Amino acid sequence: MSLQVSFCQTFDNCAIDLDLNLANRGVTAVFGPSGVGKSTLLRVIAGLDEIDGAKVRFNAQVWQDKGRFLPAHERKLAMVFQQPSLFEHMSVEQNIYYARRFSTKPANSAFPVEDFIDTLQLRSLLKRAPQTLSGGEQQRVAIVRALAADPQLLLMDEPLASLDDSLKSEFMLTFEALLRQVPIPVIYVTHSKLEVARLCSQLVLLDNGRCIGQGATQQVLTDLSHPLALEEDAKSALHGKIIAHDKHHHITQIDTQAGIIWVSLVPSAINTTVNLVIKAKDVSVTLSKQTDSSILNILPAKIVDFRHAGKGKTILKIAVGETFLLGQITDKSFAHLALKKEQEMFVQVKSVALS
Ligand SMILES: Nc1ncnc2c1ncn2[C@@H]1O[C@H](COP(=O)(O)OP(=O)(O)OP(=O)(O)O)[C@@H](O)[C@H]1O
Repeated sequence: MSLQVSFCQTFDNCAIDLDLNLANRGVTAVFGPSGVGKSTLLRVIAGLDEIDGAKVRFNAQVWQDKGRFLPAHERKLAMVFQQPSLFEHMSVEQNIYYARRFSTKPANSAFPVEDFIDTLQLRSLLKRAPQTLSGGEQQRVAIVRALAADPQLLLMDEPLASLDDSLKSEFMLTFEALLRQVPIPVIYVTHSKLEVARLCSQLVLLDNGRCIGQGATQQVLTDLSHPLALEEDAKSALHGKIIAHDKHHHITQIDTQAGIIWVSLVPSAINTTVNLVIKAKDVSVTLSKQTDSSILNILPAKIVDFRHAGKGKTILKIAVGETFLLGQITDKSFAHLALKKEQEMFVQVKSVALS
């Protein structure tokens, strides 16, 4: 049971040739540079583009194949775009419940729209007109409105792209909580590695109209055969649970697959699950465990693989606990420490982002 999509489309300036089998649960990122075919893929899935020969199947339903083409409104999916485009003549509440009228499920169905309203902190805004809301608030309404129609599949095309960076980081924790609540698969198009690492459990990498990598996010992000891992802003992701707050020192302790990690104070309760993002350039290595370092996160580890990425930089794939992290060090340090595959050492994680 999954979402299967295959199509070939040639435009003047590019050819897109995709054959994908996407997970039918969790959030799947579709990531790649501009013009690789991400939005075209969403449009084919949504039934907004009818491309000859395309095949789209969602679980047992055939949405497009051999002369059959189910129009968009019969596909039981919802889309969230970069721009919220709410109905201006309706209140926030009317916008949300307008979509609910098209739902085939009863008002008290398992799809928890009222919970989504609370999670995205919209309750106090329900009577407001959309044009009186900030961009971030409008986008939160657009997301709940999409979910209120009880879709079986949610497509999101760069939903955070129109928000400025401070709004985005403020929104990320609540958005992450919402995506955990959503009981349907989400396909999430983005240019942002941070959003991929924070929000998405699966990752499809597109380049030049083709799929060049697919799998669990952390596995793809730390695969040194993909260009992503060798880029200047390479990142890895860690899943964890908050186990303690040290409010005096303004830090939070998180139990992750890599071990216990300290991060700046997170405004969430103990036992909340969170995704951490670790930049490769914030991860360094040391052959012996430092006891006089200012770095709080020092964990036993082993080098699994490495690549010289150019400009004097080496990227290390490092096994830590039950997972992998990327580390970026200079070629000079790599030679000086005589690092090699299978070498046991310690990773030092200087800083961890939650947003
Ligand atoms: N209707 C069309 N006519 C001609 N070319 C098109 C059409 N639709 C898409 N393209 C081309 O197909 C390619 C893929 O477009 P698409 O919008 O899917 O890319 P994208 O990965 O979503 O890009 P971005 O991240 O910039 O939104 C682009 O080169 C685009 O110019």
